[in-house]
Amino acid sequence: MTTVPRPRSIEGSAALDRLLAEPSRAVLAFDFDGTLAPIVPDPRDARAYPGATAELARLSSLVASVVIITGRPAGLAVEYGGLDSIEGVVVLGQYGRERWEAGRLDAPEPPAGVQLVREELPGLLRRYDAPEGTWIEDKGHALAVHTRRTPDPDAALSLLRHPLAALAERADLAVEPGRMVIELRPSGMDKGAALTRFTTERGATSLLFAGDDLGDLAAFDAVERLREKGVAGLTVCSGSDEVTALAERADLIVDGPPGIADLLGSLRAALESAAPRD
Ligand SMILES: O=P(O)(O)OC[C@H]1O[C@H](O[C@H]2O[C@H](CO)[C@@H](O)[C@H](O)[C@H]2O)[C@H](O)[C@@H](O)[C@@H]1O
Repeated sequence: MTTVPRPRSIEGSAALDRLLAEPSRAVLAFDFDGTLAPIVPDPRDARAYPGATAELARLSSLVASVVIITGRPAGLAVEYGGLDSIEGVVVLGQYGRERWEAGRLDAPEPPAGVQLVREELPGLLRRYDAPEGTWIEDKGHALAVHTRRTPDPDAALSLLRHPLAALAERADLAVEPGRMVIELRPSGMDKGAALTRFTTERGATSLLFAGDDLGDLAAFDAVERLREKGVAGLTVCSGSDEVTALAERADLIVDGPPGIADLLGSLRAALESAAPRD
């Protein structure tokens, strides 16, 4: 049987102990792309790593709550991850603006600036001679400009960074940089606020959050603040060569989505072996 890997920090280690000792009050929170799902060239092809959803489903019956907090529209994450097979799972989409639960989706109307960006973005990309392969993802509440499929994704991001920031400012939207992507999205909500609200709502005494990208740093911040309020928090980095900022801060680093799937399996095995038998 695989043992649960030991976090490198005292706080992370204490949080893992609390989680294993009192799972009925533990929240397990995960980002989707790059954490549960491997990064792929076309965002429409992203799917959960084999076995990850099944492990989450088993974990869901052993802990207080499993929640997915993603920049994706919640419905799309549910579809790509097969998340509707997980009893009781909650999906907070669009950085927490949307909430999907038991097949029901709640979301406020997108602000007017989203439509302005929708209208102006194609012209902006033409004016700046965005390279072949630059792709606009319209998420309804936000628009993302992807460069992963261009010949030089970093150069394409550098070319577009300032014009996109200027457009975001005119539209009164926030700029969210990510892995070979810049998103223009409504401000006022981030993964940290979403995680704090959910953890408080569930009355959790311990919390694990796993992510891979810059947008997940707000959730890492939230875990640290929740610790001050007595919630034992464990941050996990789904490691990659593309983003190093999370690895510098995480209590535990695993090797991308395959490492996350292994972690889920080891947590599940530890909790099952500790659970009272009928
Ligand atoms: O919060 P997340 O669940 O991590 O979502 C963040 C963004 O992920 C997606 O883009 C990323 O994954 C794609 C598929 O692997 C990849 O092609 C792209 O380069 C990555 O940036 C998604 O398309 C965005 O809408 C999400 O906000």
